[in-house]
Amino acid sequence: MFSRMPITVGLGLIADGIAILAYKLIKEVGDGTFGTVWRAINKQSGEVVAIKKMKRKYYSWEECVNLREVKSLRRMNHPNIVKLKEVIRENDMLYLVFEYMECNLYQIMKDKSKGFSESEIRNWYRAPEVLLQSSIYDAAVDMWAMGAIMAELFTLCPLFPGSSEADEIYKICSVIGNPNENSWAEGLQLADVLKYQFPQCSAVQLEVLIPSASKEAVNLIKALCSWDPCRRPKATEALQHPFFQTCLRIHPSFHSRLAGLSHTPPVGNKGALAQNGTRRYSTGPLSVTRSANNFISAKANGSLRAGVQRKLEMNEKEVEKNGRSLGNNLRQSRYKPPARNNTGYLALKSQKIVDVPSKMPCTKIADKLSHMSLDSGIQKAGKPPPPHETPGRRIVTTRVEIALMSWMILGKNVRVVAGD
Ligand SMILES: Nc1ncnc2c1ncn2[C@@H]1O[C@H](COP(=O)(O)OP(=O)(O)OP(=O)(O)O)[C@@H](O)[C@H]1O
Repeated sequence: MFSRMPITVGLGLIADGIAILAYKLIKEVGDGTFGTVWRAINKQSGEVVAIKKMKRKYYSWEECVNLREVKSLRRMNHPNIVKLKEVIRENDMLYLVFEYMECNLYQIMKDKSKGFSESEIRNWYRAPEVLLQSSIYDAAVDMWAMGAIMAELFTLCPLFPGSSEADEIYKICSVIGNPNENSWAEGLQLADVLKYQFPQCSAVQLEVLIPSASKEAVNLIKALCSWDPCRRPKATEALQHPFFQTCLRIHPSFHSRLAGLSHTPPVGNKGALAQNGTRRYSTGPLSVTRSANNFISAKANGSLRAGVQRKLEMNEKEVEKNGRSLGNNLRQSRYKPPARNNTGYLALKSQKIVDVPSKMPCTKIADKLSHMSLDSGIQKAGKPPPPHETPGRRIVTTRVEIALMSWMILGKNVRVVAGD
């Protein structure tokens, strides 16, 4: 009736017994697509944990251990990735016991009255939404997201605050200009297939949109938010950007990992995927300093474009699930508020669009943007037609990869959240 699964990383616990009763549930702290999360206390040790009670029933252990969340987290053993401490199945209900994370980035942002400083931005980071309509994509989608998040951390306002998929593309075009043969030929082909027409917009000056950002920061955001995924820097390349050359603190062990990245994945199979399936070229030592402009032109160079994109295939269930969550998401705008305080917790989710906190001073940017957009000649004939809706295909790289990437970049706590 009760059983516990051995967690090879972390606690090696196998036991049958009244496992869940070993915990006292204190309070519900969150609700996800697949489970409800409770703050709980281990009655024996007094340790505070987070228990995720899965919403559906699990009739066998096999089902439980095959969950991607469980499989991935069992392999993870890193101080910056939340630990799955225990898995308990009781009366066909599944409970995942995690270390408890006190804080999330949303709360921190909400509590701040002005943007983060650059040094803070170098260190803090929230999982993004990436709205790409391609069936083949890779970790570059996360780099796009990183650019958007960077901008948002400066302004406390989404860079591309789309209220729907079509609106999102419209907003992107409004900021970085519509793509053309030169900037993203594949994108045009893709749009063609979808019978979608990009709105015709000129790029606005990011320096004006994000006045508090340094030249280097703006340059990096531009590079990250390139239409063409091949032109976006990879995580390791981003680390070489001048923006990160100031007060970049990297653990010595990370240097050696980084040096060996072209041969050795950061950790686990997913890490290998993230590195292998994508455009790969060797990363120099972190001390390499380039000018911000050289950085962008280097990425634009054709020699960096070689590579294959990994097709992330999703099974029917995933498509259905993601479609459902996307449907819900599209009814919202941005920022979903999970609420906790303190530092050190980072919920990285690639599939979530969340609500705009009303407190955020977005009007300024919106104003600027609307003026600039008008001057830049955005077509005013209403919203562009929505691109073909294939939500299941839009889900970006796996959360494990995101966590790995974030770990590489930030060395900060990352919660890997994988619902199925
Ligand atoms: N280890 C944890 N410590 C503290 N709070 C947590 C922890 N894990 C999850 N939570 C809280 O519970 C919420 C729900 O988490 P859960 O993993 O079930 O779903 P999610 O990943 O946020 O959403 P979805 O599954 O829909 O993508 C989180 O947003 C967070 O607020």
